[in-house]
Amino acid sequence: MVAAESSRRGSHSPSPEKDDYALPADYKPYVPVAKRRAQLLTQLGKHQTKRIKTTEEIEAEVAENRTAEEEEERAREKARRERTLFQAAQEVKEKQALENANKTAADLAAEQEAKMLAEMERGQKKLAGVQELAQGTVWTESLKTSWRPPRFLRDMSEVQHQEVRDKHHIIAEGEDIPPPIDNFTDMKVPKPILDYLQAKGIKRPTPIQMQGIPTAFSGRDMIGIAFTGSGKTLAFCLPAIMASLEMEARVPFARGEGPVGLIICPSRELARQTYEQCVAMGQALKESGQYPEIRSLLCIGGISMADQADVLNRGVHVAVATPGRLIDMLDKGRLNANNCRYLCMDEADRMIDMGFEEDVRSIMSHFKHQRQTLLFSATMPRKIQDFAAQSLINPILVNVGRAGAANMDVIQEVEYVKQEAKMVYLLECLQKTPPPVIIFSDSKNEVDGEWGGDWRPRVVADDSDIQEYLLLKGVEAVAIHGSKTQEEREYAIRSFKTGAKDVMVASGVASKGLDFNEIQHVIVYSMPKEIEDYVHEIGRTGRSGKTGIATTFVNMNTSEQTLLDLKYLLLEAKQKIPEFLLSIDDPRAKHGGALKGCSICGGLGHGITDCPKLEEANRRTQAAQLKYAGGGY
Ligand SMILES: Nc1ncnc2c1ncn2[C@@H]1O[C@H](COP(=O)(O)OP(=O)(O)OP(=O)(O)O)[C@@H](O)[C@H]1O
Repeated sequence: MVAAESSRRGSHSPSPEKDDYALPADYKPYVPVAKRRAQLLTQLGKHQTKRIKTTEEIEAEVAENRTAEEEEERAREKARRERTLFQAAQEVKEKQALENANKTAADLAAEQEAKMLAEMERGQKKLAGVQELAQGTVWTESLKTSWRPPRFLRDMSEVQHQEVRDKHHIIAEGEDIPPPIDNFTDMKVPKPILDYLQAKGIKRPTPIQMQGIPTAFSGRDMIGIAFTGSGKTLAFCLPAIMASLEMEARVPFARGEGPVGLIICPSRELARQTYEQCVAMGQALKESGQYPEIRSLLCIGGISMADQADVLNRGVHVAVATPGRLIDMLDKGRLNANNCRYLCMDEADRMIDMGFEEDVRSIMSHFKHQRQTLLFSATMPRKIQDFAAQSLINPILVNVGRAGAANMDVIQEVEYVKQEAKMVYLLECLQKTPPPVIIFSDSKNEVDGEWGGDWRPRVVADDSDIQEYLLLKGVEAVAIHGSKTQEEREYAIRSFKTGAKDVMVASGVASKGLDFNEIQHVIVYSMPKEIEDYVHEIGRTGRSGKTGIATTFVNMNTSEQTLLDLKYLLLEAKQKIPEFLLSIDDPRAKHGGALKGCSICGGLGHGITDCPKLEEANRRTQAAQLKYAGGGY
């Protein structure tokens, strides 16, 4: 300390040998105390304005910075995602466009059809009684019957049964299909009925009977499809009689009991014809003296039930009915379905067709027990087949030929006849074959009111005109159409059937399923819009294996779509195609479209997107909606 003091002091003392006024290198000027204090205060003041932040403030600042960063990141992510979604949508679109470009128009149409069908099916209720639907009653087992095929048939292999089916062009689908039987004796049909059939010229079963009767006798639900005039009526009437016989043998029927079998038909005329067949078989059993009496009842509008009081009083075995009258009788308790176990619908597609399902459900609501359900028709579009199959129990589908195909025994001649020339040409046409001849005129709209039993359509000018013209020309003609009374219609059918009258003018719907003897010629005076109706109309000839002719008039009034349906039907039946039909272009054929038939109406010339039947149904629905929307003024 002393040394340092002396050296510092020494360095500040001027030296005479060196420059007395030069400052040393480490010279620091002297700052007076007051100034030093002021400087210190100034410095301290600066520190005071730059205050130290608290921990909370620092955390808040950090958090704020983080939120801002996250916000930024989120925005960046959103933009990224949006872009990806957009890109994905774009990619899907591009992929779809590429796929569509590879698809044919037919593929696209098929896709659209599938979508439309799925849409239609959504919410469609099963065919079952209201209570069954509400309670969710589901039958899983077919009805049990005592009938068995003969031992030798049971011992045969499935391959052998299939050979028989193939030989007769029978297609049977389902589980445990009973064997086809090619004679009535092996079906164990009672002798008096065999004799009755023989007397009618019915010696061997037709293909639909070979497979259909054993199926029905076994208690199985079935859908039977076979061309017009192929003997479907016997295939469902005989099982109804046999089921009744079995029940009657156990406990005889008394007043208020029955029916066992219920057959529903879409028109009064068809119901009467079917009823007559049941009565004839019941009569044959009764007359033999070996079997109990089987009583049938006809339940149609326009007839008095008092006439059948005897049957009602002694118990009914088989009731043949139109829906309207049947619902009425069931609702009023004049008939009950308590013992009913066999339900058949003839021309079933028409019954299940758009708009009529509710009537069928309403009938089914009266059943107390499980039933066996059978549906028959010559035309049964796929949509109706599928829907019906869902409602049946383990059903068997028996098909003879394509559903909706024309009877191959009918020679179809299609002629272009101008509207104004039709009447005159009709006379000429009548000369083609000897009578009886049936003439159909398209009066579809006029017979709209037919369903529901009490058929009171509006006046059909066309039919009346034709009949009047023929009468004027000396032709013995009768007519059945809506402006005629029930008696007039019955008289017309009777006199035509017995041969007292040569020509019958009819509306298409009224004549569905009617079986007239020996009709060699059907004239389709105006082509119906729906090809199914045409198939039924020309099917009044060429029945039970005989050949017949159908002449059809078409002209500018016939829609191109109908003409296309007709063209393909003729092609399928290997008929001659007139030049004007050949020249009609089929837009689908251009695109290589497969002809599988419209699912709604079975027509081969269009798909469901342009189905005339669907159009008509939609038109009706809209009209009904407008009516209700109008409110009851
Ligand atoms: N096995 C048979 N052999 C000969 N004729 C038969 C046979 N079965 C029925 N028939 C007769 O064939 C004709 C047509 O029968 P049916 O009326 O049952 O035909 P369908 O198939 O119901 O026709 P549609 O579809 O037009 O109603 C009737 O006259 C009937 O008597």
